[in-house]
Amino acid sequence: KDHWEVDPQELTLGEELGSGQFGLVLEGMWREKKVAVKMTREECMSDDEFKEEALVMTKLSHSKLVQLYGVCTQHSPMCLVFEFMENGCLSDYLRARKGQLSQDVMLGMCLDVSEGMAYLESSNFIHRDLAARNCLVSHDHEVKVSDFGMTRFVLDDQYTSSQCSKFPVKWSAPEVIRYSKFSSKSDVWSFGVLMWEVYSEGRLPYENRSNAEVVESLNAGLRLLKPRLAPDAVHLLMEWCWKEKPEDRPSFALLVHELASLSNI
Ligand SMILES: Cn1cc(-c2ccnc(-n3ncc4cc(C(C)(C)C)cc(F)c4c3=O)c2CO)cc(Nc2ccncn2)c1=O
Repeated sequence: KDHWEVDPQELTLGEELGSGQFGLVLEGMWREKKVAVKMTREECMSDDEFKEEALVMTKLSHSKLVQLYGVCTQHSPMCLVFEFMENGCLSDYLRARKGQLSQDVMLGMCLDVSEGMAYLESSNFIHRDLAARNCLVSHDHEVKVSDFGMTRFVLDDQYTSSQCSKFPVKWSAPEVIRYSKFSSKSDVWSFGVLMWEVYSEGRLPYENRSNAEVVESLNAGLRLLKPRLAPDAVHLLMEWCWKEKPEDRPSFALLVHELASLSNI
């Protein structure tokens, strides 16, 4: 048996944490650790390719990535056993704490995500859907990146093609919208929007504008405005992430350096 295989007998399942993109996510216990267990629904995810991909994901390990502990693939529905992040997704966390987050905490959240993303960048692993909703918060404001690379297993093409309603246009780089050209530099664009979300306390980017209107304004060179709480130096980093040409954007390694130097001021 592969050592990433979790024995279902060792799993205790509890309350529902939410019905994720692929199916049910339950709280649970595994080897005295609190875990989040994702039961994959057959019709939402292609099984086979997912198995070896899940094994790739078990090899990605970093303190700022939500850790996959193991998989149960010997029966259906397959389940993925993750480290448990008790404060749920970052977007809900920001909205619930409007007006209560200090400058240090907001900067620390951006730094946490940039560190996790710099690790994925160094592993040549593209997230494809980086946003505050796909980051999770553990105890005391620690933020980790979640569900990296999982978009490739979504069978719902409403989600995967940029012309459709569920595609995350507001977080997508121009080359992704136009040509589905994903790269770590398109993840950097999304990271710029995530920084905007953090300093906007979880507000929706381009609030009441449609995806089509957002595409038009981006093509006209318009960008999200500086959130009231964002220092100029952080807004400059956001705008750097939103350069039209991918090669003009910073790497995550450089963003970590810039954000770390801001947090030491
Ligand atoms: C690990 N983990 C996962 C979740 C959790 C629960 C429900 N749906 C999800 N989500 N959320 C988003 C999501 C997104 C995708 C894309 C392919 C990128 C679109 C693919 C997914 F598979 C998920 C998923 O499963 C998660 C995120 O994977 C919640 C936790 N914790 C808490 C704690 C308190 N309240 C709520 N959740 C937790 O610790």
